Amino acid sequence: MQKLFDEVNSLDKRCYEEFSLSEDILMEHAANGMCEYIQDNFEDKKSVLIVCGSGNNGADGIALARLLYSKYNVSLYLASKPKSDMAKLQYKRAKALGVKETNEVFEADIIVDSLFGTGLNKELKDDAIKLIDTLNEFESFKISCDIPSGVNNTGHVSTTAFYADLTLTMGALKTFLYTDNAKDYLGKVKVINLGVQRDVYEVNTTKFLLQKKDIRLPHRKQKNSHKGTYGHLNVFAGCKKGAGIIAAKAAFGFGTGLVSVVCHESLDLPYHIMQTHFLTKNCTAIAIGMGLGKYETAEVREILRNDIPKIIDADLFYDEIVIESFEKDVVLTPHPKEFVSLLKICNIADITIDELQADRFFYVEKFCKKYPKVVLLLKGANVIIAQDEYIYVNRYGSAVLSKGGSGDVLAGLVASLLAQNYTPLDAAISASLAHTLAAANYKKNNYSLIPSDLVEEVRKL
Ligand SMILES: NC(=O)C1=CN([C@@H]2O[C@H](COP(=O)(O)OP(=O)(O)OC[C@H]3O[C@@H](n4cnc5c(N)ncnc54)[C@H](O)[C@@H]3O)[C@@H](O)[C@H]2O)[C@@H](O)CC1
Ligand SMILES: Nc1ncnc2c1ncn2[C@@H]1O[C@H](COP(=O)(O)OP(=O)(O)O)[C@@H](O)[C@H]1O
Ligand SMILES: [K+]
Repeated sequence: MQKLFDEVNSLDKRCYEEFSLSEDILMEHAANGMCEYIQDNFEDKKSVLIVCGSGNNGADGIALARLLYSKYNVSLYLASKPKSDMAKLQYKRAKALGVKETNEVFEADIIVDSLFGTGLNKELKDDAIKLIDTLNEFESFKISCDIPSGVNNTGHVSTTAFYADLTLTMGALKTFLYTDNAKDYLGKVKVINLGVQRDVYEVNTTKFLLQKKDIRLPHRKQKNSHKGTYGHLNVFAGCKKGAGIIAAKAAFGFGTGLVSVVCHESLDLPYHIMQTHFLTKNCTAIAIGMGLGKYETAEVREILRNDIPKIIDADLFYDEIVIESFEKDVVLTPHPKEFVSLLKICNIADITIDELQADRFFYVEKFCKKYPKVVLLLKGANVIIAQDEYIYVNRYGSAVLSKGGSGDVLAGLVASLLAQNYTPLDAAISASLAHTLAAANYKKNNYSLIPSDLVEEVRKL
């Protein structure tokens, strides 16, 4: 996993105070990192348009213009006059060299967006919106310096933002780069070291970006085993039975030894999935909520109160009975609409889905502060998995998953690992990675995936 930081100003400050580095040295490394990327990936003499704002993000861009000068065909576009001390200094240096300035933006081979970085502190004005929209129309290779201009330090996107092919971010990864709203603008992300190696620049954190290698698949080490060794999952099926059946199939394909669907009506199940009317005696995990609809309250209450590890999904997020499970081993997997309902039920916030999406990390933290034992998996374009003060982000999902049934597969995967004795946090992390990496392995196209394809891909991981 890679570390995430809500802000990096304090990390810059630590470089000045503890390592006696200066702002100038840090900025030189920022610009040099961008210069190296361009030199490694683009031939000499390519045209580079660097679009700069008045602060230190702009200063990074002006320093880059100096470093690229003579090897590349560099043009500097100053959207506003250099205002910060560093921007003025970098401008003086670039001018002394004779770096070319342009009054109009154009479709260069490469465009570098150095308009706004972490200092964006209000909504964009019309001229900035017009400029960013114009740049977005160009077919150039687009690089954002630090963060795409228009994305602010909570990950909120202003009226518009720069669509980068690549974001070269300074020093360390920022949490807010991984909100759902910022996802379309980032492109690839690379970190540029600022005068010290990244692990020196970074300090301790409780927030992490998951990597592919963080997945722990349920490989079987024990030779002397039987089906009971790998758990018995009970999936509750309610009025929309399909949801439970999809989850059951996903769980079986992900290694659970025995899977039963609990339903009072008779079901048409594949032969390897069993049906039961009540919780089985040897049950090692429960999945409940998906397609549950109206269910006997007393029965649900009894299930939520038992000590068997559980994954809770969907319909139960609209019923305050769900709170009964919060002191137990439990994974909650709401999508944004369900999480908004959960926040209301729990008296944490009464907000709209848009308000949640504009500040996903904030509300996840609020929830986990109140219920530190719960593992929360908030679905979305970037999935947030959290417990207590720890936060893990899975960025591997894509629009291929925007389909009914995708969440039921995820619930089945989490349940499968819970049944196989993973801790709730480990189950949520590995199941979420399996879900998104399997989706990424589906190569036909990005629209035709159905739940059984996803389960098939999970089985091939
Ligand atoms: N030690 C440092 O301070 C370092 C800073 N670095 C760069 O500095 C950036 C931060 O620089 P700053 O704090 O100067 O901030 P920015 O350059 O990101 O933006 C601040 C400037 O934009 C203006 N502004 C903010 N919101 C606006 C809006 N909506 N419309 C119009 N103007 C607006 C402000 O008045 C200010 O002039 C980082 O993102 C990074 O690129 C890097 O060079 C690394 C080292
Ligand atoms: N654009 C996207 N990018 C990444 N993941 C996505 C995207 N759209 C949907 N997903 C994922 O697909 C799943 C959808 O779950 P959900 O909405 O509960 O579906 P259902 O209840 O129909 O099964 C979640 O895991 C979500 O994170
Ligand atoms: K920028």
